Amino acid sequence: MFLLKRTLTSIRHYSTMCSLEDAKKVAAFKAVDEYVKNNYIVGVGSGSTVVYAVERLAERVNKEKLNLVCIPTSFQARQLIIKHKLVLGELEIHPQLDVCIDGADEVDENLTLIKGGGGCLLQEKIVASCAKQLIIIADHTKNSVQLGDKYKKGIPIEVVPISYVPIKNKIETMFGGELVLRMAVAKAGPVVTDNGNFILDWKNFKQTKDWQKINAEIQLIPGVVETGLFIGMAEKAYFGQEDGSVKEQS
Ligand SMILES: O=C(CO)[C@H](O)[C@H](O)COP(=O)(O)O
Repeated sequence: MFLLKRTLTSIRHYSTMCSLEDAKKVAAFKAVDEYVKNNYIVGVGSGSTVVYAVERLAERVNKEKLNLVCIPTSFQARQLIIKHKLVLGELEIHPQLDVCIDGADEVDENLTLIKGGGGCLLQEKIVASCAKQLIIIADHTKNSVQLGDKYKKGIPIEVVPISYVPIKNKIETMFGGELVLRMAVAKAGPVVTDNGNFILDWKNFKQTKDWQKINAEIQLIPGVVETGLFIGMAEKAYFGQEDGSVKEQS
């Protein structure tokens, strides 16, 4: 009897748990519903969570007849905008955005982010820097106290191809850890970004509260194009939870 009760409880518990995809979706939908208004210029981030945000943008444009212009942060984002028949814009015409909605690989307690798991960090940072508000959407696995607590693939750093070995050596000497050239999966050789650069993933870095200083020092190394550290940029993060609710952090 006791065993049967325990089994029933765990079945009930399981049935109320959401998949990671559901968690991404509820976060994305809530962010789009709360932050996107008529006549907005909207930055569209990259990654698997943003797919749901674009789905919701398209639903709202169709139902509410919203007039939006969408600025992509990557080739993927551009394709999503086109696929959903949203209005595609560019920074040359719309250098000021009302809001940018993007995913993240990790979000710490200060809303400092690791981004670039999908290799789109440079354009993501440019577009976010032009937006009045950067809103992050993610599942609960991205929500941590300190960077590196949860995301183990490292901090992405986009570099000019000829400089990857000197940059790797310099950062390892200056700050420790290990920088690994990101390799492509369906192509021989390294990942080449949308901007024709390489990505070094900085793994096993020391945890710190001083990301601002470290980031500034890394950005000064010749050949570094941009880092995946987004410091003081995000206004709010929405994390979809296992129970279908959404946790907000600001
Ligand atoms: O920074 C990114 C791409 O460069 C993505 O936002 C980040 O990797 C999160 O992606 P996902 O939503 O698939 O977890």
